Amino acid sequence: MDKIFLNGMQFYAYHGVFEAENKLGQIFIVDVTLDVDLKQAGESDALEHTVNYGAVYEDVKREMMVQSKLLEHVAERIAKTLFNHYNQIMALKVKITKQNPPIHGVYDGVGIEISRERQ
Ligand SMILES: Nc1nc2c(c(=O)[nH]1)N=C([C@H](O)[C@@H](O)CO)CN2
Repeated sequence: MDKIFLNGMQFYAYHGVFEAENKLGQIFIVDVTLDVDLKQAGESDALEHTVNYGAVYEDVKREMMVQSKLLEHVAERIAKTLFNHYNQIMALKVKITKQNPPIHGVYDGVGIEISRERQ
């Protein structure tokens, strides 16, 4: 299946199970991959025949600003919003990374990734 991707979107937000995370906030990196048939847009050269990734960015940003405890909950909200707004999306992946969570140690980041198909 063809893909549309938005990689490395950065948002300052307040998700976390610890009070300090909810108060101080931190940077979240979000990657979204959408399964969309891109053939019609490839032939017509018309934006209305595809999913506008600029509009998807705004949807992701809006959901990132709604506070949750778990990254799983944020990702699930993003997935539901995108399926609701864009009929062309057949399946998607949402990955959310915390680069500097309150976990002592050396690592690039921690996070979750979900894969969902249109029901
Ligand atoms: N599977 C998950 N595990 C944890 C999460 C989460 O969102 N999903 N969150 C936390 C804390 O908020 C983390 O940022 C610091 O420990 C812990 N584990």
